[in-house]
Parts: sequence; C-alpha cells; structure tokens
Amino acid sequence: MQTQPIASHFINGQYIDDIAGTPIEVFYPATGAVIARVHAATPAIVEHAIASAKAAQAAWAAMSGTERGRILRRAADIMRERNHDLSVLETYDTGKPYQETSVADATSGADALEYFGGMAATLTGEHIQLGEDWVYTRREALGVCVGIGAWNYPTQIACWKGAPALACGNSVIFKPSETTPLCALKVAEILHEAGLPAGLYNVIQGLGDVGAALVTDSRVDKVSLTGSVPTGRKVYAAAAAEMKHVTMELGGKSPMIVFEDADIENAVSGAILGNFYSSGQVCSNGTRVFVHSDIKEAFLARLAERLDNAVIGDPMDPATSFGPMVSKQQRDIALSYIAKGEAEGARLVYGGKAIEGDGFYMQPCVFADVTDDMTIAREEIFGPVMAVLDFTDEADVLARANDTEFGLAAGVFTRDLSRAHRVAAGFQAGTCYINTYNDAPVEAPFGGVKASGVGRENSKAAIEHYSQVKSVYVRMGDMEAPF
Ligand SMILES: NC(=O)c1ccc[n+]([C@@H]2O[C@H](COP(=O)([O-])OP(=O)(O)OC[C@H]3O[C@@H](n4cnc5c(N)ncnc54)[C@H](O)[C@@H]3O)[C@@H](O)[C@H]2O)c1
Repeated sequence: MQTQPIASHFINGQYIDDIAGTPIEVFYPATGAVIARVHAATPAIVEHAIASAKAAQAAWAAMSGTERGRILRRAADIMRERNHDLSVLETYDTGKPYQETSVADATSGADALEYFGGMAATLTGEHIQLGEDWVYTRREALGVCVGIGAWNYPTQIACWKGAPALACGNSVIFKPSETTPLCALKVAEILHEAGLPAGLYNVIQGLGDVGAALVTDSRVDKVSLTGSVPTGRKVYAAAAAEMKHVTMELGGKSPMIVFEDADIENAVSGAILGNFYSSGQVCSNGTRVFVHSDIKEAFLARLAERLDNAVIGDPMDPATSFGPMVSKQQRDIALSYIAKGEAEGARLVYGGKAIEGDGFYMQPCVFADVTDDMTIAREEIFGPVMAVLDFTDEADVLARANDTEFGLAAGVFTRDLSRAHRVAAGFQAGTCYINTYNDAPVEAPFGGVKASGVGRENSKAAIEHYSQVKSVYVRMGDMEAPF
C-alpha cells in the first residue's frame, strides 16, 4: 500500500504542494514507523484554496440539485468499490483495526454521499399565500464552508461535512487533523473522479494555525469543527466575530445507565462497544457506566470475561478487534488518567497498562467503585478507560448522569419500556440510545447539547446547517404609503 500521498494538498481539482510548509510526519500507530510526510499549508496555499473555493461556488449552486446529487451518488459508488483500499489506508492513518475500518469508515462516508446526493434534488423553498399577495422562499447555499476534522474518523468526518455542504450548493475546504492527514485526500480525489468541478472540495493540511487562518477569512461563510471542547470554544468565538454559521461536534463524557432488569449480556455489549471500539477514541462513548447495585458484580464479572476475548494485535489482521492508540501522546494521556483514577481511590478491575513493544498499544481498562467527583468521571479521556459507578434510584441516577458540562450522548439499558422512554426524555444529551449504543446512521441527526456542540450532522437536520432561507414578498396590487 502506497501511503505517501502524491502531494500534501488537493486544491482546485489538483494535487499541489509547497515544501516551504512545516513538515508533518505521519506515524503508523501499530509500529510507530513514519509512513508519510506532508507539509502544513503556507499562507499561499491557504489563499489558493480559499480563492478556488470562492470562484467555483456560484456555478455549482446554479446547477440543479439533480445534477449535483448525481455526482455525489457516483462518488458514493466509487467509495464502495474501493472500500478495501480506503479501509487499509484508514487503518494506517489511525491504527484502528481493519475489522472496524472495513465496515465503519469509507462505508459511512459513502452513506453520507449517497444520502445527501439523493436529497439534493428535493431541496425546495415554500409558497406562503397572503390574501392575493404571496411569499415564496428560496433555500440557498451559504457559500464557502470550512470543515476541520479530528483524528479518530478521518474519512467519515471528511464526508459527513462535505456531502451535505456540496448537496446544498456550497464549496468546501477541509482541513484534516494533523495526526491523520491521508484519507481526506482520497475523498477529494474520488469526488473529482465522479465529476465534481474543480475548486469545490479542497483539502489542505496543517495544525491549529491553518484552521484558524481559514476560520477568520472573510470569504468563508461557515465553519464545521469536529474536535475537543477547548478548540470548539476558540473556533466558535472566532467565527462569531464575523457572524459565520457554525456546526460544533465536540467532546463528551456520556452516561450509560444499566438498570437491574436489563439484559446483562446486551448491556455488557453496549458497554464494550461504547468504551473500547476504536480503542476508546470515540466522541460519543458512554464512559460513565452507572450500574444498579443489585447487578453490579454480575455485570463486572461478565464484562471481564468478555474483555478476555479481545484480540489485541496487528490492526491489519482481520481477527484483531482492539488496536493501538492513535499516538504515543494520546496513550500517555489515557495512562495519566488511569494513574489519577488509582490515586483518587477508584478500584482498577481490568487492564489499564501500556503494552510494551512497538506501537502505541495499551490494555482496555475498567474502574469500579468510581464516584461522581473523581477526575476519571468528570473529564473526557478519549481512550479505553471505562468508569463503573453504582446507583439504586432512577431519579437520582438521572440527575447524576446529567451533572456534567457535556451533553453529546447517553444510553439506557432496561426491559421496562416506560422507564426507557422516561429516562431518554430526561437525558440532557443530543443523541440517546435505548438498549443499544453508538449507532450513527446517516438518516438520524447526530450532535450534542451543552458544551458538546452546536448544530446537527447527518439526516435532514444537516440541511438546515448548510443552507439559508430567503423570503421573497410578492405584492400583486398597488403599494400603499403614509405620504
Ligand atoms: N462530536 C463529534 O462528532 C466528535 C467526533 C470525533 C471527535 N470528537 C472530539 O474530538 C476530540 C479529539 O480530536 P482532536 O484531539 O483532534 O481534537 P482537537 O480539538 O485537538 O483538534 C481538532 C481539529 O481542530 C484543529 N484546531 C486546533 N486548534 C484550532 C484553532 N485554534 N482553530 C482552528 N482549528 C484548530 C486541529 O488541527 C484539528 O484538525 C475529542 O474531544 C472528541 O470527543 C468529536
């Protein structure tokens, strides 16, 4: 597999580089080896991307939705045909096991391209009759949209932002995370192969300063960030200074409540999926697992048995179900939280050690007897560290579940249907689950409340965040004036 891209950036339909940019090394997390080198965008590259996106947008918006949608759907087909190669590249970029990337990354990106491609032709305004006068509305593009990505789902994030933006007639500049710069370039390549005119989907590399240069440019109309809450605060503030539209997909510390009547096997599956998929590097993970005291020991025992079945190893081996962390730095952060958990008195019941050797591997980790005030119950770790907390009372556990600055996701496991819906209604979270966890189909809105975000990705809701409505008042008779 060729992991070194043709060039660092993709602008105006072409690969391009500027070797004056700061070098960025790309590490394969499973070995620590350098597998590619790119350059951060220089001011000239940033200017080229913005000017290209600005120049191309009006003609794209003037095309019919059917024409725009056809290109997106063709891109979805190409992505599916190349799923194997794209998944291998995603595994090199992130370290996530091929077992995951082959079903959750390019496939999810293709779903977004197909869904919003299909929707493009349906985007219309409305007619409002007012006596003999009337108003019609036009759903219009915003203009140039900037997408800024996190490193955990590089292909998916590039598509979840690009597909609705393009469907609505916008142009896009996407800046991937500096940790995983490879996959978004492939998304750009495929879109252009599918017939996307030059300049409409551009990818430029760089760190926060490149993202900031995009956000503050007056020609940019919208910013969609997937990243941490501290970055979100900075980007939101910079965008607000010029009244730009924003979507903020930020971090979380989501609760999962397991009642005493829950199917323990399903609840354990939910806890595993919601804590250890992608080695715990998932924003919506349910890392505070509240388990009813009556079933706590049974839950912990079954969890440990199931964790023993995790296959930790070479991410390219289809049998591997738990890969390395994305970087040494991210592993060090997770390990430092584990040390804090032990120091603050939580009971380490499973794993939690770095795995010696090449790559950035660590064991999945479970803490029991965690209390609400402990650091591991309050801060986002973004690693494979599950905190199990006890409870006995529904109202009390709901209040504790909501006692956080975050509000991305929340889950409840119970056989009592009334309780399930009552608890889901009570959660302060944008994306909730009943007897399941972390599903993210393109048809459903995804996003957070409170500090976890603004706006929604996926579904019809995303259209509201990539378009604006213009009202046109039409008077049929004479106009009156007071003088
Ligand atoms: N809600 C979601 O959909 C979602 C999905 C995935 C990850 N996340 C969150 O992302 C975080 C992990 O990703 P990360 O470590 O890459 O996040 P991060 O906040 O460090 O970086 C995110 C992106 O923002 C860029 N950036 C940094 N400073 C910037 C600035 N001042 N202006 C513009 N851009 C800037 C980075 O270069 C990167 O591309 C976690 O908090 C996780 O929960 C959220």
